[in-house]
Amino acid sequence: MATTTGVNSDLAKERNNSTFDVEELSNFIYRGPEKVKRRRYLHNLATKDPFFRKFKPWAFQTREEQYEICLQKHLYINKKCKELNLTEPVDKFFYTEAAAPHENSPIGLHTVMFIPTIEKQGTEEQKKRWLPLAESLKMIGTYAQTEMGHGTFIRGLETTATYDPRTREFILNSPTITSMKYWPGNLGKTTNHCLVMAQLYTQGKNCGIHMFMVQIRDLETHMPLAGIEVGDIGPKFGYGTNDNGFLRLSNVRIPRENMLMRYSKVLEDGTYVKPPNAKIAYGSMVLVRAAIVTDAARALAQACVISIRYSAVRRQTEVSPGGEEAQIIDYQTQQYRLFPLLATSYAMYFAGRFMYDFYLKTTAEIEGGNLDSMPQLHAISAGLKAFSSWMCSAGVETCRLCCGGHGYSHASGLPKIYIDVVPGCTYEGENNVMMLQVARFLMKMYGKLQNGEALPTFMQYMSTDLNKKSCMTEEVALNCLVMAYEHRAARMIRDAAASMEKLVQSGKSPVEAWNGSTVMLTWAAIAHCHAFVTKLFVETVVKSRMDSKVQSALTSLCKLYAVHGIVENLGGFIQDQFFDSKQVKILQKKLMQLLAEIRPNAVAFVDAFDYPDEVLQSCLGRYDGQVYQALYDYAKSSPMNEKEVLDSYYKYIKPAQNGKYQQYSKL
Ligand SMILES: CCCCCCCC/C=C\CCCCCCCCCCCCCCCC(=O)SCCNC(=O)CCNC(=O)[C@H](O)C(C)(C)COP(=O)(O)OP(=O)(O)OC[C@H]1O[C@@H](n2cnc3c(N)ncnc32)[C@H](O)[C@@H]1OP(=O)(O)O
Ligand SMILES: Cc1cc2nc3c(=O)[nH]c(=O)nc-3n(C[C@H](O)[C@H](O)[C@H](O)COP(=O)(O)OP(=O)(O)OC[C@H]3O[C@@H](n4cnc5c(N)ncnc54)[C@H](O)[C@@H]3O)c2cc1C
Repeated sequence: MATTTGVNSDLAKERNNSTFDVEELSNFIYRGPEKVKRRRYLHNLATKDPFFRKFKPWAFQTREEQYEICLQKHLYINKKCKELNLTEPVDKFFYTEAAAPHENSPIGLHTVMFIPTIEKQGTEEQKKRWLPLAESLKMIGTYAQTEMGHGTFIRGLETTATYDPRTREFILNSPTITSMKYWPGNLGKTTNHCLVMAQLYTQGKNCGIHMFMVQIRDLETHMPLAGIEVGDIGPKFGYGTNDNGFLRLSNVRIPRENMLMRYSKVLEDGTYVKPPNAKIAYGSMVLVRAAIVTDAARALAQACVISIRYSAVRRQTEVSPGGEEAQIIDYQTQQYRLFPLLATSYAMYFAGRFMYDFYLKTTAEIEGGNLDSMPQLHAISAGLKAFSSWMCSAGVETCRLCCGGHGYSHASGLPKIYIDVVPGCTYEGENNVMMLQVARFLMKMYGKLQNGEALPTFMQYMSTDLNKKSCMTEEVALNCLVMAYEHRAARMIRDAAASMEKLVQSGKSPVEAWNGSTVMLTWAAIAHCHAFVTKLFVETVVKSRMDSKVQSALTSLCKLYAVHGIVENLGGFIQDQFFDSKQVKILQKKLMQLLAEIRPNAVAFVDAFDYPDEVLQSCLGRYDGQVYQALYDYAKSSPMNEKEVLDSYYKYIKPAQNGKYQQYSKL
């Protein structure tokens, strides 16, 4: 019988049975005890602040309330960050994730893209002019790039900015319905400015897409300015807290100084000055792609906390007649669905950590004038963004399904996590398109390999001998696993290149050959990302200093990640007989062994993520495991239960019971 107070006894047992100290693992995940302490301090500041607790739960709010409440929370977060002098992005991130978990900010784009774009693409003078206004929220802005007709193909954007040398102004126009800006976050009702991506025309020539600062609303009345039509695009799959918007521009004049001119310029007479690399204007997208990796990992980690704790508490079905019902976590099928996701959440966390460091290092080089690493940064960020958002979105959904009926309720917290993470597959570059960008890079690398040119370190695996067979033995060594992933990726890259070559030889143009090979190219890009993430996970557990018990447990988890990925994608690993059937059996057996090995540590692994209940906002994922009382309290708090008999009973049910349907004929 489950108790209704204290920690659920099954969960308490799980915690006693783990083989390592949870605190040691938290220290490793968050890069040391001091950082764990700091993170807890920031979480506490938010979760203990009565301001955030005064609102009704998100799932009981109307769309308008979702927007309004979330806006209040984020403006308060903004104020508190200033008061508390939280200037580091990591500090703001931890404070915010606890203050408004999975509630997308109505001023989020202002922080995540508007300010960074000014910082990175603006001249010193522009930064001086706009940043203080943006910091004080006098200017609230967004990143308005996508149009109704074009999101992916940004060179095809239709919005125009035509330079008029007589007045030294740009004239902005949305010439067609499809050219209307559509989707930008916070655009509909919140922002008074936006950075508009538009085709620049000067001296009668099109110079490609560039960024322009456009004021769209009056700073006092907040009314749209002349020539501006702006509004909210309506309800979506999620993101109800966010006023994604539309914007139509009709002959809107802005001063020449409003074009972001750090790299490209239009001189007073209309002369155009090119940037050192046209893609430098895509920098803000790269920043957000890099951030999405950590964001996706966090979503899957939280979903794993909820579903694994719940699986330890939930009992269902007598295993032997008349016996005790088993904890559902003891069913091998439950373990097979959840533990690889647990492993994936760690893999993605480490990938996010890597991505963040790599982004900072490479952008520092770019800022210093060295653009050599831009293609690598683009390929890695596009690939990891797509791979992580795909894996984590699908993983969150599986976690939800693993919670049975209760997973379908907002009480589980899982639907909210899902609708927050899944747009990451679309925004900031649709995932298939991002994978094709990776493939483009891989094909270039393949060309270099053919020409005997040097490859960057992370691509050197491509020169592997594809006739070699796997070194896998019963031990299932980590290095053999990494080699398997690299072998598969190298072969798929070669096969995609061969497919293109064959099409060209058959008389197709290079573009046709590319289009005729995009499925194979995407396979190759995914295989490359899978190899990259696996290798990173292996290197993290093998090379990092950590407590030995933690290392041993984490090694099993890492092995599970790698073995499961092979077993689930077996075709790609045996296509060229890299593994023989004996080795396949070894891997399948190992997979089952690893599930059993991880079983005693499953709860400890999720506890180590150290998410307080206030952040999880889940009746099923509570630290104390008192899920049933929590579900009952949640149901009782539903506004549907405020009245014993609803008005609709008198209005509709009762008359129907009496055979009266007149009210419908009025419609
Ligand atoms: C362990 C845990 C620790 C925890 C620590 C926590 C710390 C965290 C701290 C901070 C984290 C903060 C987290 C915050 C979380 C926030 C996340 C979520 C925020 C959500 C906000 C939502 C925002 C959504 C906004 C948007 O969607 S904006 C719109 C985005 N749009 C797109 O992305 C469009 C996609 N399309 C394109 O990018 C391009 O059109 C294209 C597909 C790339 C093609 O471009 P184009 O046509 O110009 O290319 P081509 O002419 O064909 O040329 C291709 C060549 O160009 C090169 N290229 C392309 N792009 C780039 C680039 N960006 N950089 C460099 N080079 C580029 C390409 O490689 C080709 O080169 P070539 O040599 O082959 O020719
Ligand atoms: C929640 C949310 C927030 C957003 N916020 C912003 C924002 O703040 N600012 C902003 O500017 N935009 C924003 N967007 C827009 C977003 O960036 C775009 O939706 C995204 O870039 C995808 O473009 P699209 O919608 O045009 O998709 P499409 O390109 O029309 O994609 C449709 C399908 O076509 C396929 N496809 C397209 N091109 C190719 C190709 N070349 N090769 C193969 N397949 C292809 C895709 O894979 C996809 O399956 C947001 C979107 C969402 C959902």
